[in-house]
Amino acid sequence: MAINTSKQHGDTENNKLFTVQDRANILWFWHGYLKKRAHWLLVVLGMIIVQGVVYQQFLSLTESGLRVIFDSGVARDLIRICVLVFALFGVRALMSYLVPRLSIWLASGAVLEMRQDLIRHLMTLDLAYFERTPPGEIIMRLGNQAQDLSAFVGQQTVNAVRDLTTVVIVSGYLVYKSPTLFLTAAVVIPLIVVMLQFVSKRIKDIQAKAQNAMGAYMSGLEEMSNGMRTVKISGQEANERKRLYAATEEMRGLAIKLQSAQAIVMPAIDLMAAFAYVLVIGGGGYMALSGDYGLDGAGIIAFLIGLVLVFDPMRMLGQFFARLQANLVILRSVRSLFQETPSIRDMPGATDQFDTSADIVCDGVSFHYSPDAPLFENLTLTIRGGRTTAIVGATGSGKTTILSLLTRLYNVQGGQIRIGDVPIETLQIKALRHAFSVVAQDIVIFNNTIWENIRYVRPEASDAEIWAAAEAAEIADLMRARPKRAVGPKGGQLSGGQKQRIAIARAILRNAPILLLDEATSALDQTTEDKVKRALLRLGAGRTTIVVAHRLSAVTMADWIYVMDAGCVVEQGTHHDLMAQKGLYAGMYQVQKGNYD
Ligand SMILES: Nc1ncnc2c1ncn2[C@@H]1O[C@H](COP(=O)(O)OP(=O)(O)OP(=O)(O)O)[C@@H](O)[C@H]1O
Repeated sequence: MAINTSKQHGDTENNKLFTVQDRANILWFWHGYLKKRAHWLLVVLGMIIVQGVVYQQFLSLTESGLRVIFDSGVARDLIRICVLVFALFGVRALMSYLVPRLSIWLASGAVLEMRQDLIRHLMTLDLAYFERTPPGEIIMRLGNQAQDLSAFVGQQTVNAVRDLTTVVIVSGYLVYKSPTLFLTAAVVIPLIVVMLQFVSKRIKDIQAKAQNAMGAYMSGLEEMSNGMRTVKISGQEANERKRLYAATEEMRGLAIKLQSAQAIVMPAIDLMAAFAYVLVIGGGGYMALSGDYGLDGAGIIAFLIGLVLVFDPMRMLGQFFARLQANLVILRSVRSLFQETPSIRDMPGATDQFDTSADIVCDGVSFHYSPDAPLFENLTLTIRGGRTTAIVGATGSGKTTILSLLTRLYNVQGGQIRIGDVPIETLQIKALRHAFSVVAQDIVIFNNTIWENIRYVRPEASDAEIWAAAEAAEIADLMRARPKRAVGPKGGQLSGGQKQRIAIARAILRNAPILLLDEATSALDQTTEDKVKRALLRLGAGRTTIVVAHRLSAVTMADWIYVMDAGCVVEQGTHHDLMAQKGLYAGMYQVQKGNYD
């Protein structure tokens, strides 16, 4: 019963032109981005009022002109009226030029600020947000939707204010001329409101679906373009084409539905306007003929022209309300990104002071990516400062996750990680991450030159430092060979080993006190690996180094080795200790050695 009541309430709420949420979103946009521009908005409003007054004056002059024609017949008066009407429309034209210029400047400024806030906010969000949100959705919010809002606020809303002002001013004049006739015409207004309410919910529903479809389409495009190698090798072009065709067809269907829902508004208002005209011609004609109402033929004609001047902007207002519904959905979607809050942030009083060469201790750490699949429960291990520690073990056993927890890409859910005596939650995130050089498994390469890709981790580095890092990582020759050529999106024009060497050069250039190497040399040939390893050894000398590797031959020199299995440390010791234990490690080592022999 309670559910029914709340559902009914939700439906009634959705049927409204503005739901509580819509009102909150509009207020948010007003307070955040428009209020500070209120003085300029007043200037625009002033100009818009001038435009409305022009129409009212035009009506008044038309009535005088008609009287001149019907009654006095003085040509000079008629010429004076014509000149005045022309001058009035000249003023309106000037306003029509200035209003959009000023309003676009204001709206684009407001949306620019909102977009920059969105970008700033996005940068604060947890890695987990990006791992669960399709990129298409993010691109859509920051790209299309922000653009749509800019156009809507800048042009359509200002036009609507102009139309509303015209309606109010001209209606006021018509009320003054004949309240009875005006009330007769006004019977259609409640009908217009009911019709707008009827289409409002439909438009909102379709716009929400259209948005989802657009997000899915963009994500699909992104996936297809990133995965083109797999698409081609597995001969899935036709399926990809079908998938994207289906998405475009869905978008087309929704666009047509949206236009159809919006298109009802104009003809409906036209019909109602016609009804009002008929009432005024009939009622007004009767009033003029009876002579008891102080209205003559010129008055009735001027009144009718006035009605046309009211109904034309009213049609536009109707259309505006239909578009407003769609834009309210867009505003809701854009604002929802601000409602995502980061869970990983600096705690009050976070410090940037800690001993980067101290031991790193995971003390009873528990962690899961999703509650139904716990990964670590009470994981305890120590990484000795200034030494090399290796973490090995089966795929999926949690090795990379440990590195993510150390750098606070994720927060532990139980237990504590300390560097020295300092829990990492009490450190400023920036300072903590600054202490790490990372060669990760998923190397991110930007579509820029190799030089810029290396420099990315330390933009202030000198040319000599970048060359030295590139030489040590064995990528300098390639850098010389293609000094100005970008490496393609996601480094698509490079081999896996070349990307890995760029990542190693970055780590060398960054020169941070703690080095994390996650399968850092797995894609290199033996000769290159030997050279790069020597460079990494030099880099790692005296620094805390954590090596994650599947190839156990890569970790035999480590000072300590942890062997992981399903989120637990199952063995630990030096290579010799572990070989002597003849356990999991020794078994894996023998198998791998056998494979190489
Ligand atoms: N971002 C994520 N969201 C949800 N689950 C994840 C995420 N990253 C990893 N996992 C899961 O957590 C577990 C541990 O993953 P992790 O990458 O730490 O393993 P690993 O030991 O480094 O594996 P590999 O040797 O294959 O690199 C795996 O079961 C994996 O599916």
